[in-house]
Amino acid sequence: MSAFDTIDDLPADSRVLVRLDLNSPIEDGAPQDNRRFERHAETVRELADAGHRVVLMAHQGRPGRDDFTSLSGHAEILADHVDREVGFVADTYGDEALAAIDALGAGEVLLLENTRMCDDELPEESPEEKSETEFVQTLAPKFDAYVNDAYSAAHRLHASLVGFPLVLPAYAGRVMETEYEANTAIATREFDGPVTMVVGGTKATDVIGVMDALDDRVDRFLLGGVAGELFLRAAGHPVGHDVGEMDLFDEQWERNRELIESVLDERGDEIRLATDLAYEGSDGDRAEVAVDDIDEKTAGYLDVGSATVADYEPAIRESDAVFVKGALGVFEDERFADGTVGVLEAIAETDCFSVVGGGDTSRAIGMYGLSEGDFSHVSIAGGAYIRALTGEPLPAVEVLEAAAKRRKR
Ligand SMILES: Nc1ncnc2c1ncn2[C@@H]1O[C@H](COP(=O)(O)OP(=O)(O)O)[C@@H](O)[C@H]1O
Ligand SMILES: O=C(OP(=O)(O)O)[C@H](O)COP(=O)(O)O
Repeated sequence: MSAFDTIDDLPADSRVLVRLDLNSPIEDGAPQDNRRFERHAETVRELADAGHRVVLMAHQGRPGRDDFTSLSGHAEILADHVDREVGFVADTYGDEALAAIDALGAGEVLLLENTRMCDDELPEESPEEKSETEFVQTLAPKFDAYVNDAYSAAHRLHASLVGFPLVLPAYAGRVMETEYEANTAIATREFDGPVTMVVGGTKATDVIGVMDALDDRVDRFLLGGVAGELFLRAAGHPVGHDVGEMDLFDEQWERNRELIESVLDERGDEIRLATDLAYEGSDGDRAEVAVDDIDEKTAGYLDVGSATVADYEPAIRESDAVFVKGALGVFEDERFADGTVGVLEAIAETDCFSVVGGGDTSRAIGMYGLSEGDFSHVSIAGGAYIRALTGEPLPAVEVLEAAAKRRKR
């Protein structure tokens, strides 16, 4: 059982500030609908139906990246799921935002601009420091309560996640409750047979430390995506670096190099790396190359190759539990979906306990005709869920728990 208060405990007619995680894939500048909208809509609808004034905060992407956009499109998608109007103001805590908050009536919903457009949001600092920022100090007096529904961002020490619970009564939303309970229960589950973790995606920094910490819980790791290429680099192959405009590898390599090398050194027997990779050939079709035949990386590798999929599938079929974090390739493009879909299909056909996590990766299930029912748990959290597997606390959950303790005193 969780030790935080939930929206069942909110006083009537509250002015609530709610943190959601609507971080989504962006295509041609527009957010793509995904499970996060559908799941958070439940919390928003419940709060609005109860007559609270509901102001929402969320983030999108990271400054400097292509996916760093305004949330105006998110408000429209969310409105469809909540089935009521969701207002939007292109401001985080300035005069425009404060005026829109003041104008809100009972049962109305307003989404503020991307929290990461505000300088106080991102630098990772203690909850105390975050609670003293101008962002938190300006917004908090406008509200009676703070609700955190963003379990999938709970591993970040950002102002909108850890600052407000120190200055406002704080509660958990429905997604926070259900994800916390499911992921905490999974973390303590024991398995008789082999436990496999499929590691891919772009956020290698989030997964490499966790791989190290999952020492006695995971028997083998099947790698792909950016993390997979960084491990191939550590193993001496001329891949795992940026080419052209790319900004995925070099910074993460510098940051994690020592850890990758030590994980490979100490746990090499448990780590399976791609033996071939896929890329876009000169005719625009999928082309593949054996890793041993690569002399120089000249363009991006966008998926693991077919020999790798054939190697990974049996490993999954003989597992008692499989955890997936991150896609093995750019599955949004059908030409590069084989690795991700091959792995998901093998899991779906096997009677193992399975968890698929990540806002992007869980999207592949619907895109390629798989059914959510074929997996034991599909989490909208990626980094937060694998961190929970290690038993390590999530800072944004800890501050909710501390707030509940203070209230009970
Ligand atoms: N080799 C690759 N190069 C670039 N992007 C990749 C590669 N492999 C996977 N991806 C991308 O990783 C994304 C998922 O990354 P990430 O954010 O780490 O996972 P999640 O959102 O599932 O937690 C997918 O959208 C996919 O396009
Ligand atoms: O999408 C998220 O994490 P995930 O990709 O691990 O699921 C969260 O919104 C956190 O975003 P961030 O990794 O840019 O801090």
